[in-house]
Amino acid sequence: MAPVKRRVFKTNNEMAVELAKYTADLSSKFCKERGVFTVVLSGGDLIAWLWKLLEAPYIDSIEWSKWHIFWVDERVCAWDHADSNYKLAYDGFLSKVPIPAENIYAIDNGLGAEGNAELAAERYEECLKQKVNQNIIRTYKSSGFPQFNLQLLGMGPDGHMASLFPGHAQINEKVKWVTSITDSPKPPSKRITLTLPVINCASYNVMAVCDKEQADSAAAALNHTKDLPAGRLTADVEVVWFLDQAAASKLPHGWCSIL
Ligand SMILES: O=C1O[C@H](COP(=O)(O)O)[C@@H](O)[C@H](O)[C@H]1O
Repeated sequence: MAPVKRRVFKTNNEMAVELAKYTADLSSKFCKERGVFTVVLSGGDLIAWLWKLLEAPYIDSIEWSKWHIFWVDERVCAWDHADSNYKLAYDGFLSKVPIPAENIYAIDNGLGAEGNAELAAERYEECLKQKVNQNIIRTYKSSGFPQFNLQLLGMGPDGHMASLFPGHAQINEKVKWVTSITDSPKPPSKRITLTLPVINCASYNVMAVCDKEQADSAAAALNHTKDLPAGRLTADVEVVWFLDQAAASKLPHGWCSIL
């Protein structure tokens, strides 16, 4: 299990600059080693913090054609609905970078399945299996779980990550790659999410948190004083929390030296 690292920045803009550098460095490493870079996006504020990747030097130097984009979670709604994590990522990031359309694997939002979140989760698991067979996604050691190169994650004020919520059974799923929830405490209630074993198999996991609303849960998750989904985040190689000063404000003294 990779040790959990923390990087604290004065502002979310400073955080975004370092997040872009971190992502670009991993992109060159994986594009060189594997010829592809598999990236998992979340919804929420994270997408807005990818702005620096849309600017020089990254917009022209990243090998975008080698990127393959997946989602950690999605809400059951139309892809053009304001709740859709696909729409959020498309409008704020994907429409501005030259990633080939065929390398973008949106989660079936369940509408085609008449709003059936469970069926949509099964379909996404099938999609991931296909990408494993095509050698786009690697599998993790002997477990057979898919191993993404980099996941860019966020945490809600209640400590949820992806659509894994505190006290809900989905957090304990051990077999499925993708699961669903129909009573999410945060609307919309029907959602599809990668499971914890899959999330934790990623080579690199970034948890980006920038708001004072998240400060209590960030401290509880990092200090393990509460069993929060975000507190269970690990990775194969490296897990790093990127926090701004506000989100880090409740961390124990000495844990939040500003970078
Ligand atoms: O509902 C969701 O919330 C989390 C956290 O979002 P944030 O806006 O508080 O950062 C997000 O990571 C997830 O993808 C989304 O579906």
